Amino acid sequence: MENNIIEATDLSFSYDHQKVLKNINIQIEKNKIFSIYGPSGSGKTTLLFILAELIKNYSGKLSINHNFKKGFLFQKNNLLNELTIYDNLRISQLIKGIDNESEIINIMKKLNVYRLKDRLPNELSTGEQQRIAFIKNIISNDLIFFDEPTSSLDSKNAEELIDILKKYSNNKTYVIATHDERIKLISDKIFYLEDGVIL
Ligand SMILES: Nc1ncnc2c1ncn2[C@@H]1O[C@H](COP(=O)(O)OP(=O)(O)OP(=O)(O)O)[C@@H](O)[C@H]1O
Repeated sequence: MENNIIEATDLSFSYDHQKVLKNINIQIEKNKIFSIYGPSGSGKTTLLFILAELIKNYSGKLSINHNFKKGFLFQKNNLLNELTIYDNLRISQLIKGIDNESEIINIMKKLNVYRLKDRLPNELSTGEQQRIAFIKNIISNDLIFFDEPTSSLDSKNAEELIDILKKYSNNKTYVIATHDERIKLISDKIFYLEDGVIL
């Protein structure tokens, strides 16, 4: 494994009788940005979920280095609605055994969301929620899976989020399922998926 966090060998997956991933062979190396790119229905989300170990009944081999703290940024933002923004961020660190309040405050200030710290998640715009969900991930993980992170954002918010992803990518590994052309530009490696096959 050495530099690889994830190695998929001959990975296939079917929903009922429909084969949606066909003999996938890929490696995810540490500290790089990977995107899984392809048209709607090509299997991007399914592959992402398998790599993230959220779907288990695949065939083939998946080797994973479990020394990395992993997080997920999905279209639904996973913030706890009963807690303030600040407490959401704080709890995500504490759950992972990290105690670094100044990091939370610094990154919130840098991303211009510190003023939102005492609000509840549903009092934020979609773009603001996405930024907070990103902060939540980046402060507590080193391997992060993203499912279409820009798809519910307008162009300005999407570009802002992509800038932020890039800016905070040092010492992080991202795996991003997307059909957003702009994410290709910040990726170190792009897996093109078409009809369940890596091209
Ligand atoms: N839970 C499910 N049960 C049955 N079939 C499914 C299920 N989820 C997805 N599929 C089918 O598997 C194929 C791949 O879906 P997947 O969501 O992985 O594609 P995608 O590339 O992420 O698409 P999109 O860009 O539209 O999100 C599609 O044909 C889809 O209809």
